[in-house]
Amino acid sequence: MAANMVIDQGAAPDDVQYGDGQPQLDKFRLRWELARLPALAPPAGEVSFDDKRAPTEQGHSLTTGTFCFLRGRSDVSRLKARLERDDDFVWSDEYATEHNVTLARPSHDGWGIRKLAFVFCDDFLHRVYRLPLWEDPSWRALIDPILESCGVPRERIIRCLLASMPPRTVIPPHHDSGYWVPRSRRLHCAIKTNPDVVFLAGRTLDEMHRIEFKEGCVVELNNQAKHYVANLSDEYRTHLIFDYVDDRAEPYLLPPEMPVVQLRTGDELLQTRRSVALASERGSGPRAPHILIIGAQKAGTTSMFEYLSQHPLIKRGVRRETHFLDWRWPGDDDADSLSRKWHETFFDAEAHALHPDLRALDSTPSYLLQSNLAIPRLQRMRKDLPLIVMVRDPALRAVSHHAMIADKAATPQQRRSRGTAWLGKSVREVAEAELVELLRAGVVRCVKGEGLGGDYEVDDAAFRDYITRLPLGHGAHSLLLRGFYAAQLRPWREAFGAERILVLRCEDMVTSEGAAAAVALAQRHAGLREHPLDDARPRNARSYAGPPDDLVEDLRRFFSRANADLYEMLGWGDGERW
Ligand SMILES: Nc1ncnc2c1ncn2[C@@H]1O[C@H](COP(=O)(O)OS(=O)(=O)O)[C@@H](OP(=O)(O)O)[C@H]1O
Repeated sequence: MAANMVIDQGAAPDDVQYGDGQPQLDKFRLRWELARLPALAPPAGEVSFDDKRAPTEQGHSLTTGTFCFLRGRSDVSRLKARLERDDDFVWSDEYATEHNVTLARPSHDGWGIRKLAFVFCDDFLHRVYRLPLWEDPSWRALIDPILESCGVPRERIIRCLLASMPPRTVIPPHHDSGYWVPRSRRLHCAIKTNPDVVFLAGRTLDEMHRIEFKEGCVVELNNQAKHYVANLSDEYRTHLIFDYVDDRAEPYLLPPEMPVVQLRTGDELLQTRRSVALASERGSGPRAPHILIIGAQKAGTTSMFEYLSQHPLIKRGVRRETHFLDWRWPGDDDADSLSRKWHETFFDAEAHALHPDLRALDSTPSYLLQSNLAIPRLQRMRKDLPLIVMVRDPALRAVSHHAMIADKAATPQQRRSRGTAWLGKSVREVAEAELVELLRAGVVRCVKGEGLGGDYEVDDAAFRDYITRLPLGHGAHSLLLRGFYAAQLRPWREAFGAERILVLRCEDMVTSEGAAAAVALAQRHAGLREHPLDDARPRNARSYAGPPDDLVEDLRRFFSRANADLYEMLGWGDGERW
């Protein structure tokens, strides 16, 4: 029988007394009638990993409509007796402080759930924390038989805790989420329960069924399925809940490579939606930013910034473009003070101190071009930042650049930072005037033809000299120059190494699959574990009249040698060329 009535969001009746910490759950009414639902005994077997690749509610095909399987049986009477001794002392903060590690889990703690933790990990499996009680012989004697009954090796465990749910409380319907979920298996063993505990699981909220959990039975739950628990009784309900990595997890997550951290008594762990932080490591993380998008202007940098920001470990700063390395450079100071200023002025220094796993992004597209300023300044502070460069057909980049500067809807502040030099001038007029200047400065040399449609090559030394004379503080310059990607990339590759710079094409992000693939590459480059892209809408897109065909053709001819230089530099094949 489906049990969708638990999702009734009516107001809580006055006469129901909720357990401690439950007022925020008023909308999930305790439904006493649920205790009369028949409970299905889980069949023997195990969850198919294919059924765990995404939340089941997303409607991917499933091998089975069963979400819980019996994996083993164990005599838990001694563990149950141990938990009932000592007048609940094992659940107290004092016990955790004296014998173990305190673990703060704001949402679970808010629901009043008591816990005794043995192993814990962050959602991205950066670290598996083994707590002191995990090796404690008296606890091992009680826990190990449960693990053995279902054949789960201790060294594969990534989370293991006893969780005790107060009388008359509800864990609202949810599915687990995060990098760890499709890579691990979730098992429950009821240690102390009673017929008035209701556990529901199903593909969607409307299709949940009641599952039987008998004391001592080890049940695997597909935690990508919706599940819900209500303890309608007057007693605590206690389960041993553990997760372990399946064979199919990446090798770096499996023993012997599994990133295990052995904790000592007195340590403190704090879980957030994003990460698990160790109190003793507060303030130990590298300063922000941790990832730098350096250009090119009008090549999808805003989208890449927004896409990357959807990763749970990315913490937004005060602004997307800090311009710290050019417009806002605070002047000569020692490297440590400079990097502290960047970190403290533009990023959430408090959050980074508390959670060293968090990462921050700076996306300032002017850096790629004005490398004469940005490179030496960055080198003084940080040599290890992952750099991301977006590129786009330079002919269309130029048109987009012009459309932004000419945009009549700009605010006065935008007008100031964009510059006004091109107002009233067409793309061709601006480009032709710049071409004259580039020829005069020797930055380009005409090989054949004339005007924009001619054949030109870029002189690297003249380019490096020319950029030192560019205006600072606004973007209404270098319509053509910003399309010489190889010349711009060369100094960055020399300064930081080619492997530190990821170059991605804006055109590849037109489809949501393409955007997801580009973001996965960027996440990996930035040292982040992959996280799916939820919202792939293009950002910072502008509608403007399409450029005349002959202009685009001329610009494409103008850029053809500069582009060939880029293809050779990056080893790009036919599919990647403009
Ligand atoms: N996903 C995706 N696919 C294809 N094109 C995309 C995508 N995201 C952004 N864009 C286009 O990139 C242009 C904006 O680039 P930037 O955000 O780098 O501009 S800025 O320098 O920060 O002003 C802007 O180009 P124009 O619309 O031609 O101006 C965006 O439309």
